[in-house]
Amino acid sequence: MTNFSELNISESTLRSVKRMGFEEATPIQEGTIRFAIEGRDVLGQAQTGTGKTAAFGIPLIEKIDPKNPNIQALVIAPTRELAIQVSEELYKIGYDKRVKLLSVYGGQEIGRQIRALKNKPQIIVGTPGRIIDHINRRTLKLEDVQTLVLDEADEMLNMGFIDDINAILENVPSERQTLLFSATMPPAIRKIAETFMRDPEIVKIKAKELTVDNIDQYFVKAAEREKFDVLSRLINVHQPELAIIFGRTKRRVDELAQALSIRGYLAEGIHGDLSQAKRISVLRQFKENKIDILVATDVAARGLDISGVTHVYNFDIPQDPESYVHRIGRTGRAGKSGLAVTFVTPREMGYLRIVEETTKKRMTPLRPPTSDEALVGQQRLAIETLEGLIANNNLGDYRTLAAEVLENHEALDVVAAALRSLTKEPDDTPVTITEERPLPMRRERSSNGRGGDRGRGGNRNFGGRRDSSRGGERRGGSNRRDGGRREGTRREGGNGQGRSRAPRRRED
Ligand SMILES: Nc1ncnc2c1ncn2[C@@H]1O[C@H](COP(=O)(O)OP(=O)(O)OP(=O)(O)O)[C@@H](O)[C@H]1O
Ligand SMILES: [Mg+2]
Repeated sequence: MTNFSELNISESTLRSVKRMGFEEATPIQEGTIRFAIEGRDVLGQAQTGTGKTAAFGIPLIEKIDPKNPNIQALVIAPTRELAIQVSEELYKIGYDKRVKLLSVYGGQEIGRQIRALKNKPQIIVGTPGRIIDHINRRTLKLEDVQTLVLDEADEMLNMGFIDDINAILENVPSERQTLLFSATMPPAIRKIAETFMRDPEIVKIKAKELTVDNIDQYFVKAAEREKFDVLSRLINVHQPELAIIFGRTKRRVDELAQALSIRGYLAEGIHGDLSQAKRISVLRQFKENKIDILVATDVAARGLDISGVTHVYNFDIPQDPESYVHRIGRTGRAGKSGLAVTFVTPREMGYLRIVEETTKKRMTPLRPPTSDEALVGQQRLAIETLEGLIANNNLGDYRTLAAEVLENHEALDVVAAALRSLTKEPDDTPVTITEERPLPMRRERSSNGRGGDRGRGGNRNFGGRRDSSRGGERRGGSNRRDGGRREGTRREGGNGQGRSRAPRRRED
């Protein structure tokens, strides 16, 4: 471990980093900050939750000239929430240097952004669509940009975003430093990435697996119609502090969030069809623990850093292995542990194997809990609640009331009744979860079962589905380049009706 003071960082940034509670640099920070401070282009790859934001954020802030009022750095992120989060982290890193920054993203009133741009921010963090919108309106001048960052670089350079990135680059000087970061970098995308950079330093933090070690990874084989009951039982057994449940389509997310609420869980959904105000408020409630379960499309898969997420459930197996890596990476961050469960229908087992091949990590099969086991989980929770109250030693008048009750009843009965009233018993209220068609049948590639061919080869993107679905998405997006109206869409399925290949679109 390296101390930040050994990395040639200015006093003001060192103070900020200290205030953020960072004591030592993480491996990706140690591996990239030096090169980036020297002005080199860097392609950084390291597991989820290992501090890539500060790995590009620190050198980026270091390079800003406080006396230059122009935009000197541009950071592009694939989703609005991530753009907001990255700008918050950069704000903290640049706090002592008084760096001015602004985030621009779709769904926020453009007039407000235009006014804010007049205040001369030195760093812009944004989503591609809205950045292009401002370029077209001539409200964003990028000719002084010296550093360009693509966070989630592989996502930004895939079929769904590459035209947007090219359009932005036409407005950024070619004499610039380029920093690209992600936890995943499929070979085809890496080739594209290298064309964006000059003599890049490629820093890949070696790890046996693509996923983080401290996330326990399980899968549950279940028929489509059984999945919801299995999910609720698992939640009862696991009792997650904060959980994210990923669904394949927006309809799926809406139905799951509603079904969970009906069954008494504090759950809300987030996806690209919601207003930006709603998206932000749902995320805030989740961060403040006002809701326990966030149900999401892949809009929440990349980059979001929410502390305390203990469990991730893939209610639908993701469409590509990279998505799996990022989804489960919402837990097990910054050295914490986490647990991930992926639901897979019998027909989708081939997909599971491809995920395992890519991550180089096997998932452990999990038997669906019985309803009795789920009940036991809830009863244990009731005991914990009771014991927590006793430990708090703040029972006041309740002790007098207890003495009254105990005059007429056995202590054992009283405690049993208290536990029963605290236990959330299995709830069978009917809910509607529309069945999704499984992903197209995919044969497992290994001939000798699970232990077989774990090597490379084959089409990692599931027979080109990613490309074909992105093709459709590009046609939809590029025609509207100048309108800035690509509101609320991301590469996520629509309502999913009767489709297994939901088109995936990205948002601005
Ligand atoms: N040197 C450090 N010491 C302690 N905590 C750190 C350090 N660097 C970053 N962190 C914290 O670790 C968490 C994860 O960081 P970050 O979001 O940058 O991860 P990431 O690598 O970008 O993950 P992802 O691939 O999911 O985007 C954040 O809460 C961040 O504040
Ligand atoms: Mg990140």
